[in-house]
Amino acid sequence: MELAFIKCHGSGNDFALVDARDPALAGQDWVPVARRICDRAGPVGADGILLLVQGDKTHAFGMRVINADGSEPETCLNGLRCIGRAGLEALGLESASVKLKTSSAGVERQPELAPGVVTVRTIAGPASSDPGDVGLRVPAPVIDAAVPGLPSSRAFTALAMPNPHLITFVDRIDVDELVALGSWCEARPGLLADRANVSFVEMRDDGLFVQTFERGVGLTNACGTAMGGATHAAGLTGRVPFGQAITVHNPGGKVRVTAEGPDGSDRVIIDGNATFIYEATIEIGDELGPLKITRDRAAEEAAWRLATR
Ligand SMILES: N[C@@H](CCC[C@H](N)C(=O)O)C(=O)O
Repeated sequence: MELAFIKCHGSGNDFALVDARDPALAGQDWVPVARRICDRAGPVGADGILLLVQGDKTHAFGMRVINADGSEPETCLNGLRCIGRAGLEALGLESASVKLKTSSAGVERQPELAPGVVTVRTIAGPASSDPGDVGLRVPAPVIDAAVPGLPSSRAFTALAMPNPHLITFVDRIDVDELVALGSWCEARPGLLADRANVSFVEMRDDGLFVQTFERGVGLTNACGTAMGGATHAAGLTGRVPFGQAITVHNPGGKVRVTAEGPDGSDRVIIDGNATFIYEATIEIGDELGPLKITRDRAAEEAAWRLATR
């Protein structure tokens, strides 16, 4: 079968986006496709695949995301900017409510953050510290505290966005330490009902710098739910006031984030790029066929690179 897709990214968190409103494949049949497409040794390579799917009475469209390892998370906020752009463009809308696996989110077109950088706002949440929501088997919410049973003495904040996150503020990010802890979570320890995304966060003069080891993916350029979660955690711990828009840097670029806090139903609002790199088709059988680029969007990628220099 020939699959048409858009290679895209939000802050360097990259995806193959498929318009699956008229599904070519049934639900779980996407899993092996995602694994093959995401394989960095293959012709595409990505952190995940994004499926633009039909909405319902209250949602203009929906999003499914499948991680590189074939697991299907609750959401993906960098991916939602890309799906938001694709869905809004397809339907000729400026804003929409989007159906996610277990929740809803809003998407809105925004003025370009920099020349040529297509920009989308996502409005998502609520962020929850309830251990049951996070899938953390501890008796009480963990906010800036050590997690009993975790092989780290650092103080974490555990949040559901609604996907599970462990977030710690550090003086300086040690990538090896992040990878070791993220890998420990990937091994499905009893402490975690469904693994977790792990983020190390540095406070910066103009906001935060967040680096994430993603569940089902590994070390990423950026993770939108982690950047939203880190800003919410900064609010919960008094590091940044709730309701204030801040810049959140990541290895792949930056976004603007507002964690609304309890007065705004614990929503997080993120403005960032939704960059289309190219459009292509590929034959998907047991092996992937050659990649055929049908539309090059190099100018968008160049605009993004210029904006993040
Ligand atoms: N990159 C994402 C999160 C994708 C899902 C994550 N790997 C998980 O399994 O929870 C984002 O931008 O939020």
